[in-house]
Amino acid sequence: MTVHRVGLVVHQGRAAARDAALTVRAWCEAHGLPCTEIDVWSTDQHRRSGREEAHAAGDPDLVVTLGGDGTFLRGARIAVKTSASVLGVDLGHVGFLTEVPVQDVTAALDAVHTGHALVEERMTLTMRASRPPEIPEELESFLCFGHGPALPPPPVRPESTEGDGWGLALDVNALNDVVVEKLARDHQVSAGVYISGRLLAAYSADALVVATPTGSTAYSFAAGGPVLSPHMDAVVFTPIAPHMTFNRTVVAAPDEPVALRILPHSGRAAVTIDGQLRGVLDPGDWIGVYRAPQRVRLIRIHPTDFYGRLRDRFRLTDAPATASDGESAPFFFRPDSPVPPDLAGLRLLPPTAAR
Ligand SMILES: NC(=O)c1ccc[n+]([C@@H]2O[C@H](COP(=O)([O-])OP(=O)(O)OC[C@H]3O[C@@H](n4cnc5c(N)ncnc54)[C@H](O)[C@@H]3O)[C@@H](O)[C@H]2O)c1
Ligand SMILES: Nc1ncnc2c1ncn2[C@@H]1O[C@H](COP(=O)(O)OP(=O)(O)OP(=O)(O)O)[C@@H](O)[C@H]1O
Repeated sequence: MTVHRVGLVVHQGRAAARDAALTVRAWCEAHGLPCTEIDVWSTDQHRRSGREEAHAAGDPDLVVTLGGDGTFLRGARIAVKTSASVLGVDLGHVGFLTEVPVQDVTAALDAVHTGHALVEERMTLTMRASRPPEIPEELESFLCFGHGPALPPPPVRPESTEGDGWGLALDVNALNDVVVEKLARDHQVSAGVYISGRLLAAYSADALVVATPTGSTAYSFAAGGPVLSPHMDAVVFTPIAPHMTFNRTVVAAPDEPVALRILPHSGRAAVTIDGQLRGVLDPGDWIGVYRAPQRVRLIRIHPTDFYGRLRDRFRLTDAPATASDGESAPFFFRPDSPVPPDLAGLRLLPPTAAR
């Protein structure tokens, strides 16, 4: 890919991220590329939607994030609006989404610039809602815990028409998940959950998560949901602490939408998108969550070793019995010799792929 303008999203609370920003700026200067820092927390005006943020930064075609997964999600929210690619530099605690170690940042930028980087596309979710989402003013004060004011509710897409019963199409993309969670401590969310327009069940729960395969390792995973390969498309529905016997995840096909309709006796519910509060639902309101046409383009300098990363970042441990049986399982299980024709279409990592 050719880069014309770089956007920088920096975790300003972290010295190593601020230092890495100087490195990226110096690299851009050396290559004659404009580099705009995107202050996603800017409070001198209202916080901007992803599209506004991208335009204000001159529509960069590469967004570099310097921080953890939260910083990466903030960069992805902006990049997806203009089909820019995202290079996530790992300066966080878990760093599941950020694959480039900080010492490789210049090499990664070189790889992008010379067309040697790989671009991996990840599925995102978008939404429709029964009414334009709003965040009541009184909720703002709870959100200002160092981060600054909340993002605005997702705007309604201009082409969306009201009154046909299908709700309003929102201009929003979730890389991880759309979560409907209880707002009042003492009142669960009660919602009818519909997949492809059919009632799966009415749930009473702390929260209901609709996740992408990328998001399957985030909140959905913490609630016992399965790990999905980020290379696939699917819509993952996981309830959090449902007060009922059926508490399993349902993995729907990518063209099967999941709708959540808040029932009359439910408590109010917050809608969070990739961890950010973006609206509040009252009884009678509904949202539909479905695969978006837009994808997040992730820059990779090596083919993603998702399962190696899962083992590494989640500190997966081997069964104790296998450890006492002598030789432990090798990290790689593939021969060095050429791939036979019948295996040629399979995703097989090089023998010593980086994590
Ligand atoms: N109980 C939970 O685990 C829980 C609760 C609320 C939100 N979340 C997740 O947090 C996400 C927002 O992340 P954040 O960093 O802004 O908030 P955060 O700082 O609260 O992060 C939650 C944790 O999830 C990790 N994470 C984020 N996306 C991930 C992914 N795709 N795969 C694996 N781990 C991931 C982060 O590194 C962090 O350790 C939301 O999309 C939601 O999925 C998790
Ligand atoms: N730009 C910023 N300036 C100052 N503080 C920030 C900034 N971004 C995040 N923080 C603070 O850093 C803490 C962690 O934020 P966040 O979870 O978003 O980071 P992250 O990028 O996900 O990294 P980590 O993986 O370490 O959590 C929060 O307390 C947040 O208020």
